[in-house]
Amino acid sequence: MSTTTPETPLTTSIDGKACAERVLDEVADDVARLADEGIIPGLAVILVGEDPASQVYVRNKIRKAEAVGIRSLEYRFDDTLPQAELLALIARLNDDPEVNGILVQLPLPANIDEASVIQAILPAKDVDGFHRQNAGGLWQGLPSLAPCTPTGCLRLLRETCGELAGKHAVVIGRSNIVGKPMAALLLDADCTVSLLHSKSRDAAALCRQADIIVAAVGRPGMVDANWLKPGAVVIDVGINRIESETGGERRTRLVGDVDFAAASQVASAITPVPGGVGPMTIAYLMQNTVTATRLQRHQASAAEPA
Ligand SMILES: NC(=O)C1=CN([C@@H]2O[C@H](COP(=O)(O)OP(=O)(O)OC[C@H]3O[C@@H](n4cnc5c(N)ncnc54)[C@H](OP(=O)(O)O)[C@@H]3O)[C@@H](O)[C@H]2O)C=CC1
Ligand SMILES: Nc1nc(=O)c2c([nH]1)NC[C@@H]1CN(c3ccc(C(=O)N[C@@H](CCC(=O)O)C(=O)O)cc3)C=[N+]21
Repeated sequence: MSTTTPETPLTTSIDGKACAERVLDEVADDVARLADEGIIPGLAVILVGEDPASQVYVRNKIRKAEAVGIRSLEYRFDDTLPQAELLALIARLNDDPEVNGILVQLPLPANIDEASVIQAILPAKDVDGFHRQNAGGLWQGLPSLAPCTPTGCLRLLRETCGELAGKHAVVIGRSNIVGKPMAALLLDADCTVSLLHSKSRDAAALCRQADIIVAAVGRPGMVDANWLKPGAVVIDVGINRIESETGGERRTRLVGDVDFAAASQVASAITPVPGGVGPMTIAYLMQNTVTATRLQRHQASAAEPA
C-alpha cells in the first residue's frame, strides 16, 4: 500500500499530445497504403475572417496534414466574402476528385449563415462530421463521419478507462460540434449518459455521480474539485484564453473549463489544457480525411456500371 500526503495528486495527467502522435502514426500508415494504390488524400481548409485563434488552428491543421502525407489546400478570405462566393467554392470542391475533405473553420462572420454552409458540403467530404446526414447517421449507428473533437475524447477515454460499458458519463455542454456528438459516442460505447446545459439544475450534484465527465462549455475553471466523485476521469474540452499576471507581467494563457490543480486532488485522471483534447481534434481530422477518401472510392466503384 502506498501512502501520500493530501497535497500529492494521485491523478494521471492524460497526455493528449502523445496519444495524438500515435493516431497520426496510424493515419500515416493508412496514407502510405493508399499511396500504393496511387491515391493521395486531399484536404481543403477554408478560413474566412481574421480571427487570430482560427489562424493558429488552421496553420496547425495544414502542418499536420503535410506531416502524414495528406495534400492540403488552403483558402483564406477576409470577412467581406459574400456567402454566395463561399457556396460556389464549396460546390467546386465537392466536384473536384482531388479533394476528399472540406473543412470550413468556424465561427464564420455574421453575414454568413453557418448552417447553409455546412449543408452545402458533400456529406462524404464533410470531415468535420457537422452535416445533418452525418449527425443523423451518428445517432442511428450508421457508418458516417463523426466530429473530430468527441472522437478524440472517446479515444482518450478508451485508453484511460478500458471498458466503458455501464459507466455513468456526464457531458456538460450540448453544442452540435462537441456536446451532442460526444453524448452519441458515449451512448454507443454503452455508457449511461447525462447531457447537461445552461438550464440544468444543480450541475455539481449531477457531476458528483459521474464516473466520467466531459466538460465542453467555454467557462474557465467552472468544474471544481467538489464537483467530482473521487476517482472520476475528467476530459476538459474547454479552450479559454485568460489574462494572467506572472511576476508583475501581464500575459494571456490557455485554461480549460476545469480547475486543473484542484481537480487533480480528486480525479483519477484528467486532461490538461493545452496538451489534452486539442491535439486529438487535429489528429482525428486527418483520420477523417483518410476515412472520407476511402468512402468516396467505394461510392465511385459502386456507381460504376458492371
Ligand atoms: N479542444 C478542442 O479541440 C475544442 C475545444 N472547444 C472548446 O470547447 C468549449 C465549448 O465549445 P462549443 O461546444 O463550441 O461551445 P458552445 O458555446 O457552442 O456551447 C457551450 C455549451 O455550454 C452550455 N453552458 C453554458 N453555460 C453553462 C452552465 N453554466 N452550465 C452548464 N452548461 C452551460 C451551453 O448551454 P445552452 O445550450 O443551454 O446554451 C452550450 O450547450 C469552448 O471553450 C471551445 O473553445 C471547441 C471545439 C474543439
Ligand atoms: N470547422 C471547425 N472544426 C473544428 O474542429 C473547429 C472549428 N471549426 N473552430 C474552432 C474549434 C476549436 N478547435 C481546436 C482545435 C485544436 C486545438 C488545439 O490544438 N489546441 C492546442 C493549443 C493551441 C494553442 O496553443 O493555441 C492544445 O489544446 O494543446 C484547439 C481548438 C477546433 N475547432
